[in-house]
Amino acid sequence: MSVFTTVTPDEASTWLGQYAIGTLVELNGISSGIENTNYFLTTTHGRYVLTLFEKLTHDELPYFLNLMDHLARHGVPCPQPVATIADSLLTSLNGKPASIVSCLSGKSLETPGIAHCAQVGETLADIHLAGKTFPFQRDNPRGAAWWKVTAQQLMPFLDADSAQVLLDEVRFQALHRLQDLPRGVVHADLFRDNVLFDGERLSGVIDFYFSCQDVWLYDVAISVNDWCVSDEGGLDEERMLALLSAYHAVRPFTPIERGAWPVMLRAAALRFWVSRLYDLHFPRPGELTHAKDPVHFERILRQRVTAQSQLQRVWV
Ligand SMILES: Nc1ncnc2c1ncn2[C@@H]1O[C@H](COP(=O)(O)OP(=O)(O)OP(=O)(O)O)[C@@H](O)[C@H]1O
Ligand SMILES: N[C@@H](CCO)C(=O)O
Repeated sequence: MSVFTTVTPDEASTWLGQYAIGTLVELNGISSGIENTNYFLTTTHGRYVLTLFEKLTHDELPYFLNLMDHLARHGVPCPQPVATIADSLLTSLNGKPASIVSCLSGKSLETPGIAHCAQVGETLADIHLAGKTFPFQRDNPRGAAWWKVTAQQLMPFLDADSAQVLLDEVRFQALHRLQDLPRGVVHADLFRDNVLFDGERLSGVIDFYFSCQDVWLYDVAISVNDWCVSDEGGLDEERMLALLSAYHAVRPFTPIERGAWPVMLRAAALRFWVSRLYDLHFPRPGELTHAKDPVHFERILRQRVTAQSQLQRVWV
């Protein structure tokens, strides 16, 4: 269960005094999620989500909370942070930075269909466009510099073949960073578990805590690698076309983005292979969590590398 920091009903009741959202009715730990402690918080005014941030600091958090506030104001279905009476989106609880956001309806899907993928593509493009007027900046902490350093730390844990694939990909990406691709705010973790559906309708995007400024196409590739993956790590063409077409209808891809697509799919696979390996081999002390399988993304990366070299053989 992913409650790293326990909050008792008494502690929550006292803490709630700084908000104007009524008094505590119920507090329930949320078992999914691997980064933060989350509780469903019901008060006399309604239902909310209380998050205690386990790694992110008071200095880092205003970016994410302000971003959710900005996107929600622009009509993106995402949690709306709740301000305290003193007008702060961020407080502290049991020694951790903490926030309250609105609770969205719906639940995440494990096996999305074409119509779900289309809504994800459309919403991702909406996030990118609405993010254009977001005034704050944050570099990607899990970008090229991070995966280069982390790959070295992981070497002792990998067999020779996987180690070679990892080093080759880090090198490949260093040679192919396409700096002139359109960029702006990205979600950077728009996986199936971070999108809620109420019936067939996309009801919310959650977990903006990897958001930053990066290449928009990279964000699309992160989503496609999860939403459109087939059992063997390949891509389901129908779901991918649905996601890409719906995105393109809102924010048309540029010619340079079309050329960069295979490289971005590889970059997106590399990023999550490395983070899953890191979380597996360097767990936080006392962590009791759902470790995610790194091999899944190793398989995806190998598949994307092969697919790109097959494409190149067709083109030459
Ligand atoms: N605003 C919200 N409305 C409804 N449910 C939410 C909301 N925020 C979080 N949840 C629920 O809590 C679960 C865990 O949240 P989240 O994915 O943000 O966890 P995390 O540990 O912060 O992130 P990660 O996905 O990186 O593990 C979600 O799967 C969802 O069920
Ligand atoms: N979405 C990530 C975990 C949280 O960032 C993964 O599946 O590895």
